[in-house]
Amino acid sequence: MIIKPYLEWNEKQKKERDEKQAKIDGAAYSEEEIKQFPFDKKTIVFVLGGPGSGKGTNSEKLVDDFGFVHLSAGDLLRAEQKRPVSQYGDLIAYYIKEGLIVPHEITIGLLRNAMMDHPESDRFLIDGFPRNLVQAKAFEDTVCKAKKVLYFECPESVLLERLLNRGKTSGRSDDNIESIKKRFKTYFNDSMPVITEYAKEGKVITVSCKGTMDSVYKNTYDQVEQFFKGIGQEARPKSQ
Ligand SMILES: Nc1ncnc2c1ncn2[C@@H]1O[C@H](COP(=O)(O)OP(=O)(O)O)[C@@H](O)[C@H]1O
Ligand SMILES: O=c1ccn([C@@H]2O[C@H](COP(=O)(O)OP(=O)(O)O)[C@@H](O)[C@H]2O)c(=O)[nH]1
Repeated sequence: MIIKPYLEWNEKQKKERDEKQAKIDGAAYSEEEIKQFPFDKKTIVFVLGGPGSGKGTNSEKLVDDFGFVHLSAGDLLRAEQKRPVSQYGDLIAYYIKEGLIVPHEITIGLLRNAMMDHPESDRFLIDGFPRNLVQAKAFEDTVCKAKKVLYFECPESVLLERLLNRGKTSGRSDDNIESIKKRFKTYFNDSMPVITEYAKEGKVITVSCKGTMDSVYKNTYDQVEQFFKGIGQEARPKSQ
């Protein structure tokens, strides 16, 4: 029968089309795969603090000492923006330059995919997310709850100085004074309430961003080590 090969071919075409569309939509995994992934068995720590407070700098060091996978929501959005077939490229570029919060469905989709890209890992640092209460609730409802929130406390004057300095080499569209002012507004209006809410749940670890990079990280390390000890776990240095 000639019809069977045709049906098979048609089915294959459809599958390829669906897979391509799924990649464009940012949904790299099927609904079934998402349902099966053990998100609630993972130790997720959100890393929060104003723009330029040291989230990225300290997260990178925690990767080396505790075996975290570091997922920066901003980096994931910038990568998605650059993906030639992304349908969200222009939207993300606009939101970032204006210091606004990208619709959470996009960011959560990217974070979920990125977690699923590391099935071997049980520790995740989610840096720069959630940036408002709606995002926080949506993540908890559709992915899982974070165990802790690492909060880098930093005065606005220090943030400004660091961002302007970073802007000399970062090449980022938002490390300029106009975008920085907008980011600060979003941070104080929308993101600070997230920290206040998690503090009520007793989840916040506060680290002052003042001091040298080494002293800030020492404080960060000690507090994260304390947290792991509290749940019967240890540091996991890469060198060992
Ligand atoms: N303790 C520190 N002292 C001085 N500069 C710092 C310190 N921590 C980070 N920086 C610098 O400040 C800038 C912002 O840090 P970064 O980690 O990129 O912040 P975030 O990820 O919160 O935006 C970077 O240029 C970084 O090198
Ligand atoms: O969950 C997120 C994280 C980041 N952003 C956007 O990405 C920008 C840069 O965020 P990032 O965390 O990279 O840098 P920071 O401003 O903290 O230095 C933000 O101003 C937002 O426009 C967003 O919309 N949602």
